[in-house]
Amino acid sequence: MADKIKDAKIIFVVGGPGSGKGTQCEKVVAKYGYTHLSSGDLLRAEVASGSERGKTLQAIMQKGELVPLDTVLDMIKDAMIAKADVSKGFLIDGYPREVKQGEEFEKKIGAPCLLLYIDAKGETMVKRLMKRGETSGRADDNEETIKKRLDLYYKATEPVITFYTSRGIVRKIDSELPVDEVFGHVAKAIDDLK
Ligand SMILES: Nc1ncnc2c1ncn2[C@H]1C[C@H](O)[C@@H](COP(=O)(O)OP(=O)(O)OP(=O)(O)O)O1
Ligand SMILES: Nc1ncnc2c1ncn2[C@H]1C[C@H](O)[C@@H](COP(=O)(O)O)O1
Ligand SMILES: [Mg+2]
Repeated sequence: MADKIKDAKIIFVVGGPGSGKGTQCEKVVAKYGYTHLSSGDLLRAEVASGSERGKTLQAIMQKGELVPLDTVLDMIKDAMIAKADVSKGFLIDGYPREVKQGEEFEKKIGAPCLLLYIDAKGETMVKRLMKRGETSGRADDNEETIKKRLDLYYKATEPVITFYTSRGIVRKIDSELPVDEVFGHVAKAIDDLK
């Protein structure tokens, strides 16, 4: 595994629910051709498959809680292996959600060269998610679950930013700006890697 992805860049994309991670990842894919792997999307695909495991996952996600580390890490690892021969970069969106996830990822897969910290105010994230919920079909885009996801983000995921800041790989991106302006800063952070 380590061998197969040795030339690929690994970028963690971390930020609160609705901060704009997925939106920015799509634009990175369009400009740089990197592989976008969203842990939430992988989990939702498992739910959509109708499997027994998917049913268990859905119950957890509907409550705004985190699914077990091994489940999500195995999914990401399998998806990375599937793309290892062709991918020049991986955007790992929505992972790590807690410091332990980052540590386990590094043990089993490799080290990130950059963490894009997509930062928006709590009230902005709630507004965006409520709006997205009008059309997304996501079971967790409702007022009650959004509050739980936000609380969990501040409690469990913000320490991830502190952890990687000490490593010097965090770029904080102001996601209060219009999408294209946010992307300008994201692109600068990626270009600075070269
Ligand atoms: N800079 C922006 N300005 C205005 N709206 C934005 C901006 N970025 C994203 N949005 C919109 C698009 C979506 O409807 C919504 C949430 O964005 P999205 O990229 O899906 O967030 P996310 O991937 O961080 O959320 P989640 O963690 O729930 O998956 O906000
Ligand atoms: N990295 C993750 N660890 C545990 N649980 C996760 C992870 N990524 C997504 N999930 C679960 C819990 C989240 O509330 C939902 C939706 O994720 P999102 O990144 O908002 O699409 O999935
Ligand atoms: Mg997303």
